[in-house]
Order: sequence, then C-alpha cells, then structure tokens
Amino acid sequence: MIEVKNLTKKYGEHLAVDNLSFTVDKGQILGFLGPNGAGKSTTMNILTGYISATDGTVLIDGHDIFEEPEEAKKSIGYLPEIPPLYQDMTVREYLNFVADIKQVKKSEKATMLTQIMGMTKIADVSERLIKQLSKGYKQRVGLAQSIVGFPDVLILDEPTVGLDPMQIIEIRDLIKELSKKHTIILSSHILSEISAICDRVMIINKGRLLVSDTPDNLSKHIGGSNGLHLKVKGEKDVIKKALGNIDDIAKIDFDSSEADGFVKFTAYSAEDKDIREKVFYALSDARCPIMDMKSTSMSLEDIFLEVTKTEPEAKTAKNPVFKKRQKVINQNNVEQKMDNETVKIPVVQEMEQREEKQDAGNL
Ligand SMILES: Nc1ncnc2c1ncn2[C@@H]1O[C@H](COP(=O)(O)OP(=O)(O)OP(=O)(O)O)[C@@H](O)[C@H]1O
Repeated sequence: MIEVKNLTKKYGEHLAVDNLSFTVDKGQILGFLGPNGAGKSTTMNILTGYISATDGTVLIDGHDIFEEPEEAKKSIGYLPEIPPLYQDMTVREYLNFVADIKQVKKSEKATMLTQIMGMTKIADVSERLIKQLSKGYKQRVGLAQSIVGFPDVLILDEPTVGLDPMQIIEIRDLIKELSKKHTIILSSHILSEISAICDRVMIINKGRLLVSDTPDNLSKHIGGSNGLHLKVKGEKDVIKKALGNIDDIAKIDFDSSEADGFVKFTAYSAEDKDIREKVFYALSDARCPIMDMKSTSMSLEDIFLEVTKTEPEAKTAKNPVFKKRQKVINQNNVEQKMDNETVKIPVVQEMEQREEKQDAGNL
C-alpha cells in the first residue's frame, strides 16, 4: 500500500531524512517513533506530497507521489502536526470546504460529514467557529478533515496531542476502528498509545531507521525476553541441581539477596526457547515450590530510550541492549542470530562504516 525507498531529505546541508526505506501493508497501523527532530514530520510531509524529497521514491497505492501527485494524493488523508484549520469558519463550513476540495460527490457530502462528525464526536460543535474551540476539539476537527472522502491511507502526525485522557482513549478507539478500512501511519510521543494500537513500530533517529517490528517482538528480541525471573522456596544447591538437567537453560544468575528460605534468580534460555514448563516440572520434582515466575521484558519506553540514546553510546556496542545474546531484527525484518558477541543494528554498523570512511578521507 505504501512503499518508501531510499528516501532522503536535505534542508540545505542538514540531513533530516537519511536513506529511509519501509513498506506498510494494507490495513496496517504503523507507529512512527523518534525523539524531537528525528525526521518524523519531514517524512510524513514528503509521503503526503507537502514537500519534495532530495532523493528516493514514495509509492502510495502504486502511484508515485512525485510523478503522479494527483493520483497518489487521492488515496491520502493527512493530519499534519499543526492542523490546517480556518479559524473563522464554523466546523461544518470548514468540513464542507474540505469535502469540496477533495471532490466528494455533492449527493454524498451531507451524509459523509454527519458520519465523520459523529465518529470524531464533534457534532455538538458543528455550528461553532473553529477559533472558539478548545485545543482538543480543534485536534478532532483536524482528524475529521483527514477522514473526509474516506481515503485508503491516513497519515496522522501526533493525532492525540492536546487531548485529555478520556479523549485520547476515544481517538485511539477511533483509529483502531478506522484501521479496518484504512492503512494508517501515525506518529506519537505517547509510547503506551503506540503499543496499544500499532501493528508495527518504526523507531527513527536523526533521519535514520533504527528498528522496525511489532511492539511485542521489539520487547522480546531487543528487551531479551529469554530470561525468566523466579522466586523459589528451597535450598540453592537443590534448585541448582534440579535446573542443571535442563539443556535449554544457558545460564542462571542468582540474586545475592536470599531470605526466609526463598531463592531468587534469573534463568536464561538458549536460543530464545520457552523454558517455563521444564522449569516448573524440574522444581516440582525437586519439591521446591515456585512462588513467583515472570519473563524479563522491556517496555516500549525502555526500548525507545535505549535505541535512541545519543551517540557515542547508542552507536557502539557499549549499550547493553546490543550486547545481549539475542536476535535483532533489521530494517528488512530479517532476523540475525547473534551468539554471545557484540550485536549491532545494521544501520548502526552502516553509520560507523560511513564515519570511518569520512575519518580516513580527512586524514
Ligand atoms: N523547513 C526546515 N528547514 C530547515 N530545517 C528543518 C525544516 N524542517 C525541519 N527541519 C529540521 O529537520 C530535522 C527533522 O525535523 P522534523 O520536524 O521532521 O522532526 P520530528 O521528528 O517531526 O520532530 P518533532 O517530534 O519535534 O516534531 C530537525 O533537525 C529540524 O530542525
């Protein structure tokens, strides 16, 4: 549905988007994450034909946004970071105006606008001037204008910014509902929101793609969910012996704090195997009851902070995220198996190689 290849944008000498490639399938919700200045809005502005690219291609539903802008734009609804609202129009006048621009058939217009105002819960302010609306309502009107014409693709730059928690939940549900018929790219700083509604997450920094995967896989692979935290009643030696027979366990780290006959430890599986059942039976046979067992995993927030850490830490293997024995998903979703050695995300390697070349050139 959306195909972006080697997208690059320079503002003068400043590289805002650096060779970005990704695809979004029909009906998917892609969450776009990155710190301030990462290049999210620039990418969205290019995807929607608002600004040109320095290099690369963007296909929307098979149409090149640069070669066939009219065709491509027909498939896009866009909510920019600052919604393009006419303050002196009423909500209804404005949405009528948008519908005309989008060439919605006259016979369908009234019904469509009533439906959209219902979906975005702005029917009660339809006759109010936009300038008199609260920020949250203005944001909903911005979202409403992007839906007018029911385009196949919706690109939403921070759709819930300025909304209160209740409204955020409503808009989140609306986006979920819209994804049944639309392909959606959204950017947000609210990570719980991205985890809750996106099928896939892309984290970019300084215009470059760092990781792209489902929220679950990100916390599994990058967070290293191959660890199992346990609190077990019994003697440490007995527990050690019982677990020693399980081949799938690569390593056990015992906590130094042992109290009241409980032992706490983390068991790491080899090759990301699910060891829960074997651990359960082994400890049960050894008559060491499990009081607590949970997988180690990182929240999207932890992952975001780790992968976007400022250089030099993030781009070197000093970052613990890259050190773990784990699989890392590269930008083409190809799994790379790493075994007890430094793991670098491909884009980080590329960055380092480029810098090495530059350094060599400067000598
Ligand atoms: N018109 C412009 N002229 C020059 N530089 C720009 C322009 N627009 C954006 N930039 C720069 O390009 C980089 C990417 O900006 P962009 O707005 O795309 O980031 P962003 O990820 O959307 O950030 P935020 O989360 O703060 O909105 C930033 O360094 C920004 O300063």
